[in-house]
Amino acid sequence: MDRGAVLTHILNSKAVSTLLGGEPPASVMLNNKYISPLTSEAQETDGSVEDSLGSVDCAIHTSLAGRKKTVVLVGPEGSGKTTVLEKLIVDWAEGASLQNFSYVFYFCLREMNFLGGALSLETLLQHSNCHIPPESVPGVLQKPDKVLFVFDNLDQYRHSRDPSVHTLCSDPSQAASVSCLITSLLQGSLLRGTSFVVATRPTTCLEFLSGTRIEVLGFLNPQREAYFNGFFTNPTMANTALMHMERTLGFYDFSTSPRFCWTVCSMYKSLMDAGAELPDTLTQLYINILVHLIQALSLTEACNRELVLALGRLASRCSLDHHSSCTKDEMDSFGFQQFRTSVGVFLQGDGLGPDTHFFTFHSQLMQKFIMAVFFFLDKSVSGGVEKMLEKHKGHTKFLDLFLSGLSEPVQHKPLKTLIGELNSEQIVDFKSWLKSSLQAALQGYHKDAYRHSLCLLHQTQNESLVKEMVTPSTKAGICYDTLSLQDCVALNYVITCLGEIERLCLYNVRNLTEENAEVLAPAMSLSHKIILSGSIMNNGVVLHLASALSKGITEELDLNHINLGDEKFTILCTGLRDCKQHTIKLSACNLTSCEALVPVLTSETSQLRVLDLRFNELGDKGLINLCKALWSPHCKLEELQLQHCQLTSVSMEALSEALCSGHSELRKVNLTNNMIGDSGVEALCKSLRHSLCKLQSLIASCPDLMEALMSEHCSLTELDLSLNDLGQEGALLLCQALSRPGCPIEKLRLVRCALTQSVFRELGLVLRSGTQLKSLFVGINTVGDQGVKHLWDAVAHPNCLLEELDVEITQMTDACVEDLCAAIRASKTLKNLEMSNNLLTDASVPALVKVMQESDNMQEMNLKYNDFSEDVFDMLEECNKIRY
Ligand SMILES: Nc1ncnc2c1ncn2[C@@H]1O[C@H](COP(=O)(O)OP(=O)(O)OP(=O)(O)O)[C@@H](O)[C@H]1O
Repeated sequence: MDRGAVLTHILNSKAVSTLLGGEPPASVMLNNKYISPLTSEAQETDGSVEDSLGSVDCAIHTSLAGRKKTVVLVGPEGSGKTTVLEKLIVDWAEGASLQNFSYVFYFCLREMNFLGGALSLETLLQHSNCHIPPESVPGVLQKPDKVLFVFDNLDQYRHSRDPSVHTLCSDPSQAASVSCLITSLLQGSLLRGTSFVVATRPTTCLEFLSGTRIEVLGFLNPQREAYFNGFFTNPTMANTALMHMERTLGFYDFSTSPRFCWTVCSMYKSLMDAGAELPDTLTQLYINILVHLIQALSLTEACNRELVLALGRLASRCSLDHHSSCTKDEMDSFGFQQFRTSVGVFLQGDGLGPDTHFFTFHSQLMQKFIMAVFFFLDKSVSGGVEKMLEKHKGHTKFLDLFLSGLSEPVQHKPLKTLIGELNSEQIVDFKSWLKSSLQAALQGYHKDAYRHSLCLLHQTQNESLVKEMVTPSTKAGICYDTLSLQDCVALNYVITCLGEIERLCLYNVRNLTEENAEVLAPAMSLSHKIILSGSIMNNGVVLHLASALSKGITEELDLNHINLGDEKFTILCTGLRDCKQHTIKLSACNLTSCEALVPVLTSETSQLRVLDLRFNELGDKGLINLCKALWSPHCKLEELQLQHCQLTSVSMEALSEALCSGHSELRKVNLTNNMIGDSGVEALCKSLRHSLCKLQSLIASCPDLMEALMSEHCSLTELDLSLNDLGQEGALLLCQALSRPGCPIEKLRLVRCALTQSVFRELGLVLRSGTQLKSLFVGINTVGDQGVKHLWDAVAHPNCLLEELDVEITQMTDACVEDLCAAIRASKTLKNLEMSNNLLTDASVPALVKVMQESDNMQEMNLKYNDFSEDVFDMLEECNKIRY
């Protein structure tokens, strides 16, 4: 076996580079441009899975050294399969690897489609691998374990490999069809013990092939960087090109394809050499490519147009019949006769030279792009864009993106000068379709449609269209649970066009990468409110967020339920100084220290007014730190949510002192579910009595607070003591405090406080006494009609200012309805009554409907979950102020 002959055969290949087809593997290797593509995992097809991230080359070597004799390389078009295979053979021939094999045979199965008749394996080997001397073939075949067969392009092999349709052969000298020989080899009946490497696109069914499966991922960012550095001799150019590609195209899946990288590098180089602008979108890239290819053919404008039309017919046919190729006869019918010598730049042939039988596009993307151009070019296309997209359903990925880009005159201008005017009617038709589908998607709730519409807008690069379509009524901040880089680019583009946005909703994003955050940073800066709750963030993401916040207009930031921890929180705080946030929600963020917040709150320009720190294990140390900020004249904090923060009386002392310092602007503090105990309460009560304390709303589960209400300095307007067993004594004490002349409480919640009828009687007296109470919530206290009657009587009293009353689940029956109606009629202030979950029946309905209809004040009465039958639904329906 002559390894030298193999080397010469491969490395002296006459194949030439084309912009869309790529650089022949031999040239890649000879020019030292080979970079091993990546594989994400190696999987055993028999079910057991083995993870491995690394180079495809290593994965093949490892597999061939192991037990399995067959390796199946699966990767999309242009992912580098052929190049890997040829490199493998060259390395073997040079003695660098796979030395356990004495013979390696390469077959391009696409080229074997038309190898007709019957022939033996021996003849096949001589026919296809002419570097083997005929006399050595029998010797080769006697040592199957020393032989490696390399089968490329399995997806393009048109004959059956189903063992049941062939009579498998076992004798290398026996003549059979080529498909039978290939099947017999792969099935192990012929040359048992031989090894195989088979390459295919994922489109092929691998049913009859077992072995180690290696997914070819292609190039990720580091390989792309290496590739660009190898392609451009000038490092500055390489860097410019790479950065540009990563920002404008690197977010598409197909950017991992080495062939795509080759096309981009070649195109970019040509544009850079000519001093031209690099493309901003995928559509612009393909316009550049098409212009470049057509210009190189030097045809007339009419011929250019005819060629594109012929390509368009071919592209449509390939897409419609779910084939990627067309026969020579079909090609003629599409109008390719005069372009036989020119089509090579767009198409690849199945077979060689004049024997070519099938043609297929080098690149699926180019096929889609040509279809889009064809739509705007061909006057015979009828039925409009909707019909066309419907016709190609399932194969339209990227088609509408290209159509969007091409529909813009600024973008299609370079093409127009080469192939003539596009069909203006089709453009108008497309634009109207685009607007209506954008409108539907942007106002709808379908996340994928929403995202796609942003991508369509991105392709148009039309700022005024963005402003027209994305209005405040469209949900410009629709939520994302997963976020591709492509989504980020489109979203950022749209928000940048808008100049600013009310809400950017990014909650529960599981894959918020540093790269995504970097792309989205400008959009974040332009958002008044950013919701990131529940998303997963690493330090890098937080850094970009902090930087965006420090430069931007964000006033409200929702980071609830993000596992920030103190480290990331410290990074975030660097961006919060001197910025405009007035509300920051940090509930359940795994924070234990508030140290980093102090400089934020005390910064001269701090605007922070509302801080939600619920469900963080701050402990006393955390709150004591925070209290330091409250002493600062710059701290503008007005509301502090501190539920479930593991606070004890120790920090209450500090809080109380800060509240009385005269500097604190705090108006509202929620301390429920802490362990502040009696001494903590005492400390707080002290501050409530203090004349410098500005607190208006204190929510805590501590009945003793009522004592503080007796102080003439107390300025609390809101009090929530729900879910506390106040006891008769506590509740009566409270009523006493409420009746104090000048008591400022306007809103009182005593839901589920085990209140008794006597407490209701006292509350009735309080309401009649001329108190400020406007809202009273006393639901879930089972006092029955007799208890609630005290409230109805009070509501009817002219001193009572109550506007809102909640008596849900108090066991009211029909017996109370007369008093209730009288109260509504007499009250000049009552607007809302919450009476759900009581025992009212149909008998009460006529009176309730009547009183609600007649009342000018009443806005809503909730009667849900009472004992009504369907018979009264019509009657209830008559009054739209009643909910039932
Ligand atoms: N490892 C590599 N290093 C550098 N360039 C590569 C590499 N692999 C592929 N390329 C470039 O990408 C082009 C396409 O690669 P190749 O033909 O190997 O892909 P493929 O997966 O076999 O494609 P298809 O599925 O269309 O047959 C090559 O012509 C070359 O320009």
